Amino acid sequence: MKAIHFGAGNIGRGFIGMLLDQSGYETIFVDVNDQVIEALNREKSYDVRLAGADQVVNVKNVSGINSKYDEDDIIKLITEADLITTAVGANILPIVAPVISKGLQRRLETNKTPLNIIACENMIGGSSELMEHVYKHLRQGEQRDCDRLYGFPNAAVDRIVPDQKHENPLTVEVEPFYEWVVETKDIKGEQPNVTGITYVEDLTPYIERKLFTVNTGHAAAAYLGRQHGLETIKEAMDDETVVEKVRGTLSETGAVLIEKYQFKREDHEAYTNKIIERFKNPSISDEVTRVGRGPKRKLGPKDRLIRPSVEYVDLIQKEPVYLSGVIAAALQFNDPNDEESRELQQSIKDKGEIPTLLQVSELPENHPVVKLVEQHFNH
Ligand SMILES: NC(=O)c1ccc[n+]([C@@H]2O[C@H](COP(=O)([O-])OP(=O)(O)OC[C@H]3O[C@@H](n4cnc5c(N)ncnc54)[C@H](O)[C@@H]3O)[C@@H](O)[C@H]2O)c1
Ligand SMILES: O=P(O)(O)OC[C@@H](O)[C@@H](O)[C@H](O)[C@H](O)CO
Repeated sequence: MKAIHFGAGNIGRGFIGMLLDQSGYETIFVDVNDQVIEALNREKSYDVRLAGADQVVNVKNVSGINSKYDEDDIIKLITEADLITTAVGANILPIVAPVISKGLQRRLETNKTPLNIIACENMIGGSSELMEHVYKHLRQGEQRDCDRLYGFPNAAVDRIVPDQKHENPLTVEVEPFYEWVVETKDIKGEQPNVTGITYVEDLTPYIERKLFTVNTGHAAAAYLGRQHGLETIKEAMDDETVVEKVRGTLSETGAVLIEKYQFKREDHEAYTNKIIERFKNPSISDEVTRVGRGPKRKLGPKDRLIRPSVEYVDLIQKEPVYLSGVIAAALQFNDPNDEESRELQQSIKDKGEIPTLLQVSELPENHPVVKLVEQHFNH
């Protein structure tokens, strides 16, 4: 069985690639990183270290294609693949879409076997969004044929993999915990037989619970940590003021999730506590700049800060005091190495915090969340 995985980065190698190998797939990584692709083709294997568990998993049956130079090879591979996955980042999905559409066009002519394409990104509806980008490059008749044969099931993936450097550029250290949940309704043909995937009929509660607990909590630790001059998530979680605010933030998202999905309060509290312990893992050093990366995306209307804040106002009918504090801190996130952070800071310089917030969050000017964020700045 052949799997093509777009994005041989932290989660690609440290999570998806590892499970694909354990499930018997030969994995061909597609990336734009010359060093990683050359190393994959030279070594044909790499190590995944489980942080704090003194365990190393050797991942075999891997190779790489550089999408900067070898588009034809990717198109040909798509005609033969049994599964396609991505972990490139939400903003890169429109960039990988054209080659996927060319591959599917070619496959329609030669191979009538169904195929599933799973985007493993931190976003709601990642695979559906990838499908929209892919379909923009297809004619109507081709789209109908693709509808019959190719599925874009949505997914939620959870495993903390920090940025890191090792002597071997392929080695990756990951936390031992992982969760990969895939929605069944859009699968075409047989369910991909991947060890570690949990299949569910409705992904919504799973992706929202993950994004609005793990990622909201992570973003809170990163932005508030940065505000306090701290460099890692561990340092932020050692600071009692930050932890109190992270917990407060998760009590607000938790209230929304419990209200929407009728999770048992004790179960959700246990889930939240486990996540806070994961953030405190002393074997992992995760920089606030990685976790806070892409602040414009993270301040987007469907993402981890704005969506639960708006729902807190609508469903709980109280003020999301903690979430709005994190939104204010996100607006202050200044990392000169992060393109979105530079754009955000430039916009704030040009027109101010609140007009910038209105633009990225798509909130109306008179929304209670905007008023609360404004109060943080006034104080
Ligand atoms: N790291 C984590 O803890 C984690 C956990 C769960 C989900 N995720 C999600 O997984 C995705 C990837 O995150 P990551 O941490 O692995 O990032 P990363 O930067 O380590 O990996 C992304 C990879 O995509 C590659 N890439 C960029 N443009 C490309 C293109 N046009 N074609 C092919 N490859 C391209 C990059 O070179 C890089 O190797 C993101 O959506 C992230 O939110 C990350
Ligand atoms: O990848 P992002 O930028 O959406 O979010 C940063 C981190 O919160 C994220 O990568 C987590 O480590 C991951 O989602 C844990 O499962």
